[in-house]
Amino acid sequence: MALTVKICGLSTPEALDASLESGADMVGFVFFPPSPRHIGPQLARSLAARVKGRVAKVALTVNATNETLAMIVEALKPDILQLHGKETPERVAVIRSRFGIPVMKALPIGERADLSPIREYAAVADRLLFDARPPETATRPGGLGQTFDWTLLKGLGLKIPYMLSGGLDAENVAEALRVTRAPGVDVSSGVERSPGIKDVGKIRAFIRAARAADAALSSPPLELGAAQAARSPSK
Ligand SMILES: O=C(O)c1ccccc1N[C@@H]1O[C@H](COP(=O)(O)O)[C@@H](O)[C@H]1O
Repeated sequence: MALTVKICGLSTPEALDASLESGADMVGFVFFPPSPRHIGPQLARSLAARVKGRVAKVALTVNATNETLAMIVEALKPDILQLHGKETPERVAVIRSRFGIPVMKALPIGERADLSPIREYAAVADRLLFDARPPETATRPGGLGQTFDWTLLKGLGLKIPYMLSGGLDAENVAEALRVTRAPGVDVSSGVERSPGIKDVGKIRAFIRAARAADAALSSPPLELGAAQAARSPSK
């Protein structure tokens, strides 16, 4: 399966177009007023119109009420709802059934104990997203450009798709994929000049680096190719 690449926190036509042209699979929009990437319904509508169904639109929310979610769904018409707050498994199930839209639940990871809720959430969400656990003092639960110990995700054996996020950029995404073998990656801060200001060059470089790393990990090692050639020499 090809790697799923998501560019999150988009708020301008330029950054959105660069993500689409460079081959992102998902584009994310933040609906959380304390975030420097927050967008309102009017901007959401105009950005959504540019996507034209080419890739999946993801609406990122944090502990949103049904009323707020309804407003976002009406404006963005998202393909996926990313729940990045403290939504319980019960709340995830309610949102999924009420809005009829696939749900991606973000889980904060800082230590091995943080893996224990995975089972419960995997039973109610369509996809999981692992992000760095934010510090107690943080003003938002994500989008902080912080990495975590990727080795914690080794051998997860999850039955639903998941994404790795938290402090990824064009320089570290290959190593993150080598360690975790995650089927998807998500980035926000790592493709920005400053918080909330996307850099189209960094967006392109991130997608290029993620695709190259995925291709390298998916291709058979050179020795195997040589051994196969020796077993069946061309006539
Ligand atoms: O981007 C935000 O401002 C944000 C706010 C609230 C919750 C999550 C947020 N972003 C998501 O956090 C992860 C990691 O982002 P980063 O690459 O470390 O900046 C990612 O899923 C963002 O979409």
